[in-house]
Amino acid sequence: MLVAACALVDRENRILLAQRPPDKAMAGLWEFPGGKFEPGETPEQALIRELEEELAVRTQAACLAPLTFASHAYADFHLLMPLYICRKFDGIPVSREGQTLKWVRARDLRDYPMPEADAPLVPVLQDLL
Ligand SMILES: Nc1nc2c([nH]c(=O)n2[C@H]2C[C@H](O)[C@@H](COP(=O)(O)OP(=O)(O)OP(=O)(O)O)O2)c(=O)[nH]1
Repeated sequence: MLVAACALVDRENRILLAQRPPDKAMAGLWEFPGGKFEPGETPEQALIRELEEELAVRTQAACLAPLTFASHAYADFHLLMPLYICRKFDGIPVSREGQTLKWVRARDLRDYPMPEADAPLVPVLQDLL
């Protein structure tokens, strides 16, 4: 499974996390906004679409910098997930799909349980921010 994800970073260097809703797999865990690619989409196009759909945030490919990626074998699928970082975006993120949103400091990321695949991403963000 290919998923594009994004660390949206605000002016205070906080990262936006979204809590997965109760009706989905990995319910209650905190994730980076993003989602699966649709056929024919580039990762950047998928992310720009997902940020608009999920958060009403608008950005562009030039504002999405590749940061790192996750490669993780879940019991029923393998996840390959590029993680971008984005500091330049329009709009204040709002929850359009019922997810709880939270701006979190890099040093506090460990307080928010995340999907297993995300564990190696946390130190990368902590080193950067
Ligand atoms: N967006 C996002 N997905 C993640 C992260 N970590 C992680 O393991 N995932 C997994 C959870 C899902 O299996 C998949 C993301 O798929 P998705 O958001 O498009 O779809 P979903 O499972 O929420 O459900 P659906 O839209 O297909 O109904 O990637 C993360 O940090 N951000």
